[in-house]
Amino acid sequence: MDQSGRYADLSLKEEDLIAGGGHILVAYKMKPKAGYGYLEAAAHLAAESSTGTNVEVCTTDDFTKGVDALVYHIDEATEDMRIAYPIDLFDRNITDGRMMLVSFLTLVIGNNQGMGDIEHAQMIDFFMPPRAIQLFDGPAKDISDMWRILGRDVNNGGYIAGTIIKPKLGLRPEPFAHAAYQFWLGGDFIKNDEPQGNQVFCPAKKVYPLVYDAMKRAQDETGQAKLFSANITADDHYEMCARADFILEAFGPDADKVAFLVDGYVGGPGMITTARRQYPNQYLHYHRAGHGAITSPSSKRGYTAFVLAKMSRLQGASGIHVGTMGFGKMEGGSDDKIIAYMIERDECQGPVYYQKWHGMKPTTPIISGGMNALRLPGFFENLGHGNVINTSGGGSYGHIDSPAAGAISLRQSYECWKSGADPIEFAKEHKEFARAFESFPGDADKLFPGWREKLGVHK
Ligand SMILES: O=C(COP(=O)(O)O)[C@H](O)[C@H](O)COP(=O)(O)O
Ligand SMILES: [Mg+2]
Repeated sequence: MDQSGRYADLSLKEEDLIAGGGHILVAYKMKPKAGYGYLEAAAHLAAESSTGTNVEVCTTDDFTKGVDALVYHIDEATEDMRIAYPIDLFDRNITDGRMMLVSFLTLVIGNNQGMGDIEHAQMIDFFMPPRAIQLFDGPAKDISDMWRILGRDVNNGGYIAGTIIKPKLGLRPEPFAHAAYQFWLGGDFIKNDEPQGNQVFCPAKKVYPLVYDAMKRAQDETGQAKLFSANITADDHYEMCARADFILEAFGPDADKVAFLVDGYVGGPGMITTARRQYPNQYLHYHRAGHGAITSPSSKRGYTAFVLAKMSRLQGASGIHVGTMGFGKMEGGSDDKIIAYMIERDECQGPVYYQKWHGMKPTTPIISGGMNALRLPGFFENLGHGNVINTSGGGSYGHIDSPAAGAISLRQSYECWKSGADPIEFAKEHKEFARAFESFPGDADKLFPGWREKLGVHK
């Protein structure tokens, strides 16, 4: 059945839809299965994603038609399809009238992912009108809270040098806390690796008091504040809260230095929102492990890493991993800087839509995955700034001198880039940075050919 008479209106203008403020707009790359007309398939997708199904139903009335999603733009050659969803289609909380991300996902990227007449449909951007920005939680805490704790300028506090406890799993409580202590002697921020939580060989109730003890000793020794991002991910929200409450109690007067890490892609929006609402005083760290199943550049379905990050700001993530933009070990390219800009700025041009955030707090880009002091200068140059949290696991614990030296090498790398210095010249004056060349010789050969002669290393 061709539903384009009802679920498509190609005369609608995007600027009018944006000015009207009554619609959420979603841009997809869509291809129908062979034998289906483009507009017909697009209209069916809009029907399935809003009020309709594959046939007319006798229960539809005139009101229903007012909340139909409408295809307003198609370009078969580029596979571009854009749909306007009336804001009233989306579910609101009964407790406080707010919008919820689950409802957004269920409609705009729900059933339409398995339709028989659609070859693929991938969400590449979306636009939220001001009313929707008002109705989503947004972050409670942001990077300025971290900078304040670290005693830095709260508007431009710079690079936060972080790590991930490595090995990923397999440390018992004492060596775990020792690994944390060693890094904190040089760095600012430590996160649990995403699967670390409450393994039988490293129970939460045993390890967190030891980690806090390590934090206190590192703070005493360095005279600086230290930050820890603790993984509270759990299937059951009560379990998640039990972990969070225990951790806050364990860190006592330093609980403000604790962030909560939630595996938000595998755990889902409910887990993020529970953390956001139950613990608005803690920085909420969104780890996105698993997202590659749908956001990989090789995928033609689901949504992109850009869309994931943009949604995380609506939900209230204080920070989210955004990859390394081609400079680390995970998939990604230099163009991914648009992901960082969209989540940290108050307005920004995305791949399709210009989004204004109307003062919603920013979400920090968290840079992670195969990074080290040698790869960072190129990364900062591409991004254009260093106001990020970076967690380098291998880059710290893989430094040949010590995790503290690894941490210092990261900070020196930022200072090198910020001052515009030549990395080789800078290395001559900065020992930990210089030793990063010897620690990661494969990267050094690739990024700084001739470094051995210039730094006088003959191994
Ligand atoms: O443990 C790490 C990185 O460890 P290392 O620094 O040792 O590589 C992170 O979980 C992933 O890289 C996340 O990836 P992303 O940030 O792309 O989501
Ligand atoms: Mg990890």
